[in-house]
Amino acid sequence: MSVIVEAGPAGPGRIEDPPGDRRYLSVGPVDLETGGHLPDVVVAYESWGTLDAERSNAILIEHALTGDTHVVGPMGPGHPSPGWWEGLIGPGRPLDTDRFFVVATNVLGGCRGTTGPASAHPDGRPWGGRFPYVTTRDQVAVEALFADALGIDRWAGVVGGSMGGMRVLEWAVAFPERVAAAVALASTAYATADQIAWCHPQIVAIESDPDFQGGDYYGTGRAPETGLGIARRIAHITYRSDEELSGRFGRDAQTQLSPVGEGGQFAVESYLDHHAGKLAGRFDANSYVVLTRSMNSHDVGRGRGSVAAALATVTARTLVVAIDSDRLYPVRLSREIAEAVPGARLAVLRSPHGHDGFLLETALVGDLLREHLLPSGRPIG
Ligand SMILES: CC(=O)SCCNC(=O)CCNC(=O)[C@H](O)C(C)(C)COP(=O)(O)OP(=O)(O)OC[C@H]1O[C@@H](n2cnc3c(N)ncnc32)[C@H](O)[C@@H]1OP(=O)(O)O
Ligand SMILES: N[C@@H](CCO)C(=O)O
Repeated sequence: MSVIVEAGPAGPGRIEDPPGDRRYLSVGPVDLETGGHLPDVVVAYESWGTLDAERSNAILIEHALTGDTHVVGPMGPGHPSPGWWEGLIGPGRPLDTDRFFVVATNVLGGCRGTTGPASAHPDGRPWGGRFPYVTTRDQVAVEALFADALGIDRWAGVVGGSMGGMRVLEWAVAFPERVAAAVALASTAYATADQIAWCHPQIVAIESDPDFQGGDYYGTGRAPETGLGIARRIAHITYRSDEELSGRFGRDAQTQLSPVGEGGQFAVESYLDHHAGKLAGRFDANSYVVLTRSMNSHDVGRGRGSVAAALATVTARTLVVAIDSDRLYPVRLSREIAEAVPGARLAVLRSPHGHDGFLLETALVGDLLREHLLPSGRPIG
């Protein structure tokens, strides 16, 4: 099995290690929205900058589906990839560590240190297929416990894209008094039927892989890498635009053989295969399923009257960022958020990269973050 899964240690950790390194904090037992119970949740995180005496300069970065705490920084032990928002954190950077304490947590259910399916169940074996259903609200509830443990009553900003943007919005709705500024990129206030539909064959691909073994594949020497790879191929198409894929690959052949000849392969097929293999080598299939289901659960309006009613309670200075070529989280979903949140602003980025534009257009994203997160930023209303 080549999947790299890091399950964090049990027990408390504190902000005492070198900046940028992953650390762990136990937030204790957590009761989940749909009735599950996790007896001891550990949150993995990285941080940059210094928390001020008032604990008022903290910015929380929320990663997307297969991201993690490594927002910036080189590859290295525990970091199979360089930072996914390289250049955005540091002195004088858009997330300016001369001013802000920037912290990124790994999401509940993930596979980079926070409690997830690969973590130990109280019986000592991995949770595996027993890992409970977690919702976006559960994930944010855990992050609120994490903030409590750090003594952060109110975030100067909560920022994230895609699945991370879901948590940003849930934070702003569930804890309006705890979020001064919010930035949700390429995201939505609720998972749409189209998004849930795209997720469905991905989950089926993983769960029908014979190596999935009901989710209890840890230690068997087999993992559902084929299913996870199929899921990534499907997902990756939705993350990029027709314009980009068609312009970049056209009808090019990958191999010497013609794409229409026997054994030939289109370049775009090879590209998807490459991304499938990369993800299968760095991500846990159980986490992929758990997190995909958590995205499907996302609906800030559930039990709160309606999506619009929930968003109307937000008091954070809110910036909503959409990518004009995003076919998975189309601009209309960001517009819905901006129209419902009091005083919110909508920025639509022009990019050929589709949904992944929030990861790739770092210069544009950085400018927006720099401007919006200044404490003197535009007040709501
Ligand atoms: C720490 C961790 O575990 S992960 C943290 C980082 N990752 C994340 O957070 C997830 C978010 N990232 C992603 O989803 C994506 O990887 C992105 C958005 C970063 C990819 O963006 P891009 O830079 O545009 O990469 P792109 O889609 O062009 O793919 C480039 C890769 O495809 C390969 N490629 C390009 N064309 C082809 C082809 N025809 N055949 C095969 N491979 C190809 C390139 O060689 C390159 O390989 P490499 O990444 O192994 O160097
Ligand atoms: N490329 C992103 C897409 C999800 O928003 C990821 O893998 O996390």
